[in-house]
This record gives sequence, C-alpha cells and structure tokens, in this order.
Amino acid sequence: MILAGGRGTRMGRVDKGLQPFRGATMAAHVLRRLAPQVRSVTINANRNEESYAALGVAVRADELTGFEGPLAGLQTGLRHCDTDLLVTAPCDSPFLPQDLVQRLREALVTQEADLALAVTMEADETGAAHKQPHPVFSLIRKSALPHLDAYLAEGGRRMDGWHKSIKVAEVLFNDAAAFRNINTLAELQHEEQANGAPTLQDVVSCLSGYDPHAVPVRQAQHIIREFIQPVRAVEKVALRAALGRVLAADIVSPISVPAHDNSAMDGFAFAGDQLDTEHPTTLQAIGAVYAGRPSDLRPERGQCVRIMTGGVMPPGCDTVLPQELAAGITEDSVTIAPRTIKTGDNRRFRGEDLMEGSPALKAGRIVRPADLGLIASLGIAEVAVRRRLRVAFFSTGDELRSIGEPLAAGCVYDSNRYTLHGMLTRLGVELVDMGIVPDDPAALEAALRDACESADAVITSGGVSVGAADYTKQIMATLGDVTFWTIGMRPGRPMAFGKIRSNGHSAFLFGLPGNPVAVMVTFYFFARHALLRMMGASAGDDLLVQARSFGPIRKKPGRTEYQRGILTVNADGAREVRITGSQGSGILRSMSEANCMVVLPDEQGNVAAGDLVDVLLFEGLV
Ligand SMILES: Nc1nc2c(c(=O)[nH]1)N[C@H]1C(S)=C(S)[C@@H](COP(=O)(O)OP(=O)(O)OC[C@H]3O[C@@H](n4cnc5c(N)ncnc54)[C@H](O)[C@@H]3O)O[C@H]1N2
Ligand code: MOO
Ligand SMILES: [Mg+2]
Repeated sequence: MILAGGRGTRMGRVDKGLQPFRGATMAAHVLRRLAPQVRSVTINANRNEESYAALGVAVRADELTGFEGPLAGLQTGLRHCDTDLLVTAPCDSPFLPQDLVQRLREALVTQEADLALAVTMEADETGAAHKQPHPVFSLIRKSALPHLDAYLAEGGRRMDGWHKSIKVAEVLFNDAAAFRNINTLAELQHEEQANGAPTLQDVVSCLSGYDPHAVPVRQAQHIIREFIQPVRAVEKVALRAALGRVLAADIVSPISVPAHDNSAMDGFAFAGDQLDTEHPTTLQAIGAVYAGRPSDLRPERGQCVRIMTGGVMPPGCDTVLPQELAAGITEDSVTIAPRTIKTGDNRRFRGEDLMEGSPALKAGRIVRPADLGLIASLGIAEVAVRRRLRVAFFSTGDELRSIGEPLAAGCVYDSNRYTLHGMLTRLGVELVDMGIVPDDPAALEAALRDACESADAVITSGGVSVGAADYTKQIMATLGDVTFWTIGMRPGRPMAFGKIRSNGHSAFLFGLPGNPVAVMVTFYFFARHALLRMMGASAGDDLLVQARSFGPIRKKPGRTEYQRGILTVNADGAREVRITGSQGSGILRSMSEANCMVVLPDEQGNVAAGDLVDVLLFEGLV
C-alpha cells in the first residue's frame, strides 16, 4: 500500500503524491518501484481519489475520518488486503529500495515478528552515527489488525507507540538515500534539477552557432527533442481501449502463433521425400485432419492424410498438396504428377508469426489496428500503456471572438483553437480547452499558471511576435525556462518554447505564432514530435515521399518552406504535386484544400516545373 493519505502540511497542503516529478507524479514513481515487489498495490488516499485511480490501482480512503495519520491508512490496508502480509511505503519516496519487500520479509519470517521496518544509520551534526527508523516503510502481518484496531480505538495515533506493543524486526539498509522523501516544494524543485533534467541553457550550450534570432528548423527540432522529458506513469487498459495508446512495456509472446506446424491449404499432407520426380506418386489416404480438431493419425510410408487449411500437420508430414493440383483423387488415395510440388510446400511453421518468449511489440509503439489483432492472437486481454498526456491550450488576442458572439469591427473568429482541437485529438491526448485570453498581463499570467497546473504541456497561439500588445512573451519568461525563437522557416517564424512552473507543477510550453497556418505548421513540425516524445512514443522521422512539382515554386535558400499542396497521380501514373494557390500564413482555406505539405529544405532554391520535391501526406491508411 502506498500511503498518500496525508494533508501535505509541509508542502502547503498540496497532495504530495500527485506532485509532478521527473515527468510523472511522485506516487507514480513509488508505484513503479513497489509494483514489481508485490502481488498487488493499493493507494491510501483521502482526496483526489480519481487522480490516483488513474494510475490503474485500487484507491482506499481511511476508515477513520479526519486525516488521522499513517496508522489509519495501515488499518484500512490491513482490513482489505487479501494476502497475509501488507507492505507500506509513503507516496513521497520515489527512490525506495528495489529489494525492500524481500529484505523485510526475510527478517519478519526468521524473527517471527508481527512487523518488520526499515532502519538506516545516519550521521548527526557532530558526525556521530545513530539509527534512524523509517516506520512508514514496513511489512506487517494481517494478523496484527485486531491489535491495531484496539490501539486506535484507545486513541493511539503514533506509529512508534504502536510498535512498542508488538514484536518488531528492524532491518538495516545501507542505502539511506533510498528512503529519502521529498517534503517541500523547494526540495521537489531541487530534485528535479538534480536528476539531470536539462535546462535550455544546458541543451543549447552543446550547439555551435546557436542564435535564437535565426534558428534553423533542424536545430529547433533538436533542442526540443533534447529538452522534452516523457511522462512515465502507466495504466492497464482493456485491449480494445489500447488503440492509439503508447505501449509502456514490450509485449512478449506467452505462446507461439501458430502453436503447431499446420497446413496452408486444403489438400493432402505427407512426407515430401516420397515424391517421385520422374513418375506419378500415389499415396493411400488414411483419414482426414480438420482445423481445431485433434487427430492421432500417423501416416506411414506410402500414406497421406486429407487435411484442411489450419489443420495440425500429423507427425512425419512436411508437405501439403493442394487438392486442385492432384492428378487423381479416389475415395482413399491421391495421385501426384511429377514435379507438381516440392518438399515443404504449403506448410506453416509453429511460431512463424510469433515465437513464444520473443517480443511481439516493443514499448513505445502506438497501437494500431493490426497490433490489436496481434495482441489478441496471443490471448492477452489487457495491456500496459502510458497514461494519456494532458494538453492545455488557449488563444490570445483582444481581436478574437468565440463562435456565437457577434463579430465587432476589426475582430475575427478564433479559429486556432479549433485547428488545435483537431490536431491534438488526432494525437490522442486529453484536451484542456481554456478558451480565449485577452491581451492583458494579469489574465495571461492566470491562464498560463492554470494551464501549467492542470496539464503536462501548454500550447498557446498568438502574441509571440514583436507587436505592442504581445505580452505573452513577458509573462512566459517570468514563469520559467522559456526561449523565444525566430525560426528559419515559412510560415511560422516566431515561436516560444520551454518549461513553465506554477505552485510546484511544471509543464512544457509551446507558444505558437498567431497566424492560422503558422499555428498548424509549427504544431505539425515541432509540437507534434515533442508531444509524441512526452507520450513515450518511439515515433520515427516523418515519412516524406517524392513527387514531381506540377509548376515552378519560388523558394529562397536558407530557410525551410512548408507549402500547402495537393498530391495526385497523373495520367502516366507518376506522383505530381500542385501548390494550393496563395501561401499567405493567414489563408486557412489553402490548408484545408491541401492533402499534403511540400517540404522545401534550407538548401533548396527555386523549384522548376517537373523537379522532384519532398511531400508529407496528411492522411495515411491507418
Ligand atoms: N514586425 C514584425 N511583425 C511580424 C513579424 C515579424 O517578424 N516582424 N512576424 C510575423 C509573423 S511571421 C507572424 S506568424 C505573426 C505572429 O504573430 P503573433 O504570434 O504575435 O500573433 P498575433 O499578433 O496575436 O496574431 C497574428 C495574426 O493572427 C491572427 N490570429 C491570432 N490568433 C488567432 C486565432 N486564434 N484565430 C484566428 N486568427 C488569429 C491575428 O488576428 C493576427 O492577424 O507576426 C507577424 N508580424
Ligand atoms: O510565422 Mo508567420 O507564419 O510567417 O505568418
Ligand atoms: Mg502579434
């Protein structure tokens, strides 16, 4: 049981277990360390039960109300545990020992104790060593419950008080650091920095010639990739619900598929070395084998069996003659003309699809329809996936109006939140749509903080250029480690990127430019990759295909241009791409008409009609 039922007094009453830490929550880290050591895990929490339940484990509140401390959690745990032993660990100890349970258990059993607890040796201010007990890391017999009930009923609340009245085995652990807990937000932030999550400065200092006012596309993509940290929390979902989710662990085949050598055809199975290459071969059919029906037929020399597709190959048989290739078939024989087939034809091997013990799918894979079938073919009903990423987004600008509002002079309807809604939905993230935020510093700060506290990533549009009302940048800069780029690309030149913090939470930030096409292009070529990385997906590079440009395209070398195109196959069967008219970065119609982006890299100059260009298709089959 993970103890997360406290008030978090020293953390300003925040729910400690839900504090973000190294790309997950603290409780998720504890769960990851504890789960492999036990049969099942429960979390003891007295608030935010749903957030804890999202970790995929049972959540139980204290039966004693009023935040009565860890013994109350223990009581609940013992009452409901269906094993003889219960181990506890606090939700703020992300480094707990990987052999905690094993070592506590050895001591509990050999010393015939009621409870085993961890102790470490620590030095005091004078350097003298003293024993430090860690009473919240303990292993307890379920049989101690009546005693604990009695102790609590008498008003006892202290762990050490209760321990005095039962038999306790102390287990000395050498690694005191493993029991470190994180009590304050300052400690949490310190740990986050210390664990090697790089700062933007760390990342850019490795690059030569970095200039935020002229960042090549590839460099911006590199910086984002290095800076982003994946969310690690994992949950178990039923197989169908795994579609589009990211596998958290390799799926290893528990069985071989197919489980037996079997026939790929309806026909006759026999040992292929009997085939005569000069004369017809006649074999006596001794019976029939059907798919899914076990048979004990064992053809001898000169014999064969009738077999159906999927039927298990009888012992000694390695070859199947499809029935339509037979030279003659009687009631109880088949004749095969010379050189009709070869030994080994039409036999499917055991494990040729998936071999027992080998990884069928790798962690990081985004589950597609074929994968659902593949996992089903292994008989696996539930899979571990990364938890869904939460992405908060809002539009900025005084000129923006929401659908349903009248359009005042000089105003436009907010379209960016709708394109973002679409793009994020397709990525399979959980959306937090925060609406429109006016060009007002206080409102922008409140929105960014709110977004940061409720999501893993924040996407804004507008206000990142040099306009007089573009306060977004100022506020972003005060909330964390954020950089403002002018990227060598068109459209989508200005962009903010970094990590913001608010009240102990942090979130990656993408401040996309306001122009409607620029939002989409910067999303597709920067934010999308970053979000996939946060999701734990091992997505490869974009798959560009080549096509002939129908007309000439003007292009300046030294920047990447993303042109909206329509890819077709021409009368000669060749792929051909046309640009969709005006490429202004406010013209969304040309984006809507397009079915692909033409990607013209930095080094590319003008394109002549008929030249090959790279395109990235919007739609694929799956
Ligand atoms: N002097 C310069 N001006 C501009 C530069 C520059 O380098 N120097 N860059 C231009 C480029 S490129 C872009 S892109 C834009 C980016 O501007 P912002 O990110 O500051 O965005 P805004 O000023 O807020 O808006 C720009 C444009 O887009 C419209 N917009 C914004 N949000 C929405 C929305 N949610 N739905 C529909 N339309 C939206 C907005 O009304 C503006 O027309 O800066 C250039 N200027
Ligand atoms: O970044 Mo802007 O896209 O060229 O309008
Ligand atoms: Mg602006």
